[in-house]
Amino acid sequence: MSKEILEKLYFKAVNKVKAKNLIQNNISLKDNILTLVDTKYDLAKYSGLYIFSVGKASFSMAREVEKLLKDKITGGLAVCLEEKKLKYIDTFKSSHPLVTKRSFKAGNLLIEKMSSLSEKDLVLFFLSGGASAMVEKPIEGLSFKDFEKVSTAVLKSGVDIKVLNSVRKSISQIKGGKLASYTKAKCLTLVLSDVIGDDLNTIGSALMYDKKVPHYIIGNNKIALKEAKESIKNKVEKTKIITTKLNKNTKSAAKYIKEIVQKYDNNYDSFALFFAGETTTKVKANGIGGRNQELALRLLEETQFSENISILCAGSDGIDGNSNSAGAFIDKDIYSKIKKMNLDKNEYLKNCDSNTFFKKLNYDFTIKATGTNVMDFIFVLKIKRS
Ligand SMILES: O=C(O)C(=O)CO
Repeated sequence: MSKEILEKLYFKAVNKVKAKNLIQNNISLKDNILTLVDTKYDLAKYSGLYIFSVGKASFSMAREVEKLLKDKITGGLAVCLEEKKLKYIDTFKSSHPLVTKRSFKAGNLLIEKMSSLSEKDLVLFFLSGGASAMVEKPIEGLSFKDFEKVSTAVLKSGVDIKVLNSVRKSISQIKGGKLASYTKAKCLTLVLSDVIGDDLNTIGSALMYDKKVPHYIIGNNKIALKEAKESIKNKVEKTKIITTKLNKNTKSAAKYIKEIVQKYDNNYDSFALFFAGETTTKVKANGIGGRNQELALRLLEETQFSENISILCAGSDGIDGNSNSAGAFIDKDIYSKIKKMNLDKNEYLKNCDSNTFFKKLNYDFTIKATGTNVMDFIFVLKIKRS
C-alpha cells in the first residue's frame, strides 16, 4: 500500500517534467510566431529552423517538438540513447555514463551540422542531463585512451557534478560554451535542469552557455516536487518540500534525512516529505548499485524508522548507477526480512552492491528509463498502515 503511494508520487513528479508537458507548457506556435516561455520569435524572419537536442531526454524532447512544429522544422540532430528515428530531425545513438567513441562521433556531427548554418537560421537547442558524456570533442593531442582514463577516474572519484564538469570543460573543444562558437545561427537553449540550483555553467557542461545564447530553464526538480506534493496534500496532515538541493555524500545525507524524519515523526500523525538533489559516493568496488540504493541502504543503518514510515529513494531518470533499477524502498517490514535472510548490510555497502541487496529482499524499484532527468528524489511517507 505505502509502496504504491510512493510509486504514484514518483510518477506524478516525473511526468510533470517529461518532454510532452515541458514542450506543451513552454512552446507554442501561432501564425508563424514561435513563443518560447515568454519571448516571441517571428519564423518569417529566418530562412531555416533547426532543432538540436542532447542529453538523456534528448529523443523525447525532439519527438515532442516535432509533433508541435512539424514541417516548420528544416532539420537538426538529436543525440540520444535510443535507436529511433524522427521525421525532420536526424538522430544519433550515443553512450552514457561513460564517454565512448560514439560520443566523439556525436560531437563531430554536432559541429558539422551547426557550422553549416548561416546567420539567417534559427536554432532551438534542447539540453538535458547526461549530455556531457554523450557528446565530446577532446582538446587536440589527447588520445581516446588518455581521455578515457581521465574521465573515468573523475567519474568514480566521488566529486560532485560541478567539479566533474569543470574537469570535462578543461579537456574539451565543445564544452563550456565552445559549441556555440561553431555556428553563425541565432541560437536559443531550452534546458531541463539536472543540476543543483539550476546552474547553467554546469548543466550538460554548458555546451551552449556563452554570452550570446539565451537559456531558458523549462524543467527542474522544483516543478516536479510541487506536482507530487499537490497530489497528496489532501491525504496527509503535513506536506513539505524539505530541499531541492541535497548534495551530501550518501552517509551524511542519510544522517540528515533521518534527523528530519524523526522531527516530523514526533510532531505529525501523517506526512509526506520531499527531498531532491544529488548525493555522491565513491565507487570502490565492482558491485551493482547506485547512489540512490546506497542511500536507502545507509538509511537502514542504526536506528529503525517507526512503523508507519516508508521511503523511496530513486533517480528521476529511472536508472541508478550501473543497475537496472531506479532505486529502492524502505518500510517497516524490511527489517525483519533482512534478519530472516541474514543479510549483512555492511558487506553490501563495502562491495557497492546495494542493488543486489534490495533485489534479494524484493525492495528494489525497477522501472523503464523515464526519458527525463531532474536528479534524484527521496520521498518519505507516514500514513497509517492498512
Ligand atoms: O553534465 C551532464 O551531463 C550532467 O548530467 C549534468 O547536467
